[in-house]
Amino acid sequence: MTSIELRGVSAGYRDRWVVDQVSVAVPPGSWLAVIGPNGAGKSTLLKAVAGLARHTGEVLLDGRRADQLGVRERARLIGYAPQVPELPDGLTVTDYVLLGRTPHLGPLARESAADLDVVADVLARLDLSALAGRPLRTLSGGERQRAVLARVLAQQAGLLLLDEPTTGLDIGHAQALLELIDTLRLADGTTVVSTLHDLTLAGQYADQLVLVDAGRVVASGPPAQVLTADLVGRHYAAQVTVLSAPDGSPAVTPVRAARPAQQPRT
Ligand SMILES: Nc1ncnc2c1ncn2[C@@H]1O[C@H](COP(=O)(O)OP(=O)(O)OP(=O)(O)O)[C@@H](O)[C@H]1O
Repeated sequence: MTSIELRGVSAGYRDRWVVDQVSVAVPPGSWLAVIGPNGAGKSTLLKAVAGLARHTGEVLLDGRRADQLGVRERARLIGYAPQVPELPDGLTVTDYVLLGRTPHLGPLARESAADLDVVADVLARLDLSALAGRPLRTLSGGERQRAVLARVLAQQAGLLLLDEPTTGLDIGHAQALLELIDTLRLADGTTVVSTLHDLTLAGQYADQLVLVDAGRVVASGPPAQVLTADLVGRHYAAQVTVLSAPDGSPAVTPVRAARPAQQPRT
């Protein structure tokens, strides 16, 4: 279980800052989804938490400043899956997922039987066992996405930072993957911070949403409070309506403006 709190975090790149004074607290074992339009700064915010983007302000993990933790300690606490991961060439799925065990390896850096068990378990849970020996480069986009998640899960970190984990997945695999993350969260008390473009899925899985636009938090709270037609319409420049799914969660649906009736050809 790892709690995370951001206090006035601004982040960006050499020539510009794209995240502006974000503050949010995520209780241990809960799920925060960061939503917002393209280019809002969601990925940059996750990178700042992972220690991979320049930032100011405080990132507190279990009340301790993340920038004062050693690299290894940080890697044990935070599992980060980027939106576009760089996949090393020439590795099989198993070799790649084993990389997730790196922060746990002993001084000789050799994996133990226990490490291999963790990897086998994660591959089974992600429906990847049949692909264990396949070279990474031969996987489909969706299979690759699951392998990336497998590597992060093998890390067994208390906090998962998942940048668009369902990109490229069909609706069934997206659902299965989010269910798996949720199951792990409930079983192990893992804290999850993810970006998600599918707002309906975000509302179904996250306890709390923050809506980011142009680097700033413009709304935050439980899904029903953030996923309103007004807020989504305004910040995504979208025409939507918000329905109620059978479980009571908000379902965000695009609405198409009525088209003028076609004139019969003469
Ligand atoms: N390495 C970089 N160097 C300079 N600018 C960058 C870099 N990466 C991202 N940016 C810029 O920072 C801004 C925020 O990008 P970011 O990827 O955080 O947005 P996002 O909300 O995750 O977007 P998307 O939904 O499209 O993935 C964008 O204007 C982007 O062009």
